[in-house]
Amino acid sequence: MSTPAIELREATKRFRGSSGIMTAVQDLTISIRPGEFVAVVGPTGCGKSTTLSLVAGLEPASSGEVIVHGEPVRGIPAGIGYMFQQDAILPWRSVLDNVATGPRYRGSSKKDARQAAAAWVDRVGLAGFEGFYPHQLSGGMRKRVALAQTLVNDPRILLMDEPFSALDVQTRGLMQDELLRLWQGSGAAVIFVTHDLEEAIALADRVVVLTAVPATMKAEFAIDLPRPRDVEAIRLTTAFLEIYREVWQSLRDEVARARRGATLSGN
Ligand SMILES: Nc1ncnc2c1ncn2[C@@H]1O[C@H](COP(=O)(O)OP(=O)(O)OP(=O)(O)O)[C@@H](O)[C@H]1O
Repeated sequence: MSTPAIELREATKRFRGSSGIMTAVQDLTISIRPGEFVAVVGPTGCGKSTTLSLVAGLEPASSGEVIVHGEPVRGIPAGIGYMFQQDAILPWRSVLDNVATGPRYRGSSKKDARQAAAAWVDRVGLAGFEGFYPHQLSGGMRKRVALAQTLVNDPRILLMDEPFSALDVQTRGLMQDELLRLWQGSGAAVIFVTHDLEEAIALADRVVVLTAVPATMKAEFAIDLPRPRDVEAIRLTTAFLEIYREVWQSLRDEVARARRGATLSGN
């Protein structure tokens, strides 16, 4: 068996806040294979982003282990790409230069960086827009730039935190298809955090349901839908609806629990 791309072993994360210590993630154990696409769902504020921060080395675990490619995480591991809800594209740089930033930072010559960037700009469907600036782009086009910016670094692991949630439904569907097309065959392991259960099922090989805070594993579901997938079409299939019903049953209780918690704490 190959080394997992990502492993959390009873990982726990506590934060010190104004009202004492709170546990965001508790004894979370999960293992993700290279090339596997895992979607993580859970109620609002349950600790999904914190889980990504542990894997990304942005936050150290309070206890337990976080292992990436067989090595305990200390600082940001090599070969990780991120995409967040808010993209990190620089307003003063053109599309091409935004995408070339990563390779430049990693030591490529200007010429090589721009060449790699041009190939990715083309691959995400933005050929002809290389010289445009972010304010001249639509929300969907900005997401395409952010995707190119992430993928140009050839990440072995992709951490995605609600990357498409700010987009309108139609554009979101297009971006989901685009992501699958670009990820397919890349060998990258993906953790995709979302509030949208349909999105999770349409994209992933496995859906992990987290409990209300503190996040721990509630259940996991293998998504045996065929690939390549057309996310719009797959949502209408009977197999999809059956999986949806099953996963929603598990998630629903946690959403209700989180709501009760929020009401009790006055949030
Ligand atoms: N740096 C921090 N310091 C203190 N508390 C934090 C910190 N980061 C997160 N938390 C707390 O940990 C809990 C989990 O937060 P987290 O952002 O991981 O949840 P989430 O599931 O990603 O939320 P959402 O669904 O709203 O995006 C929250 O109660 C949050 O306030």
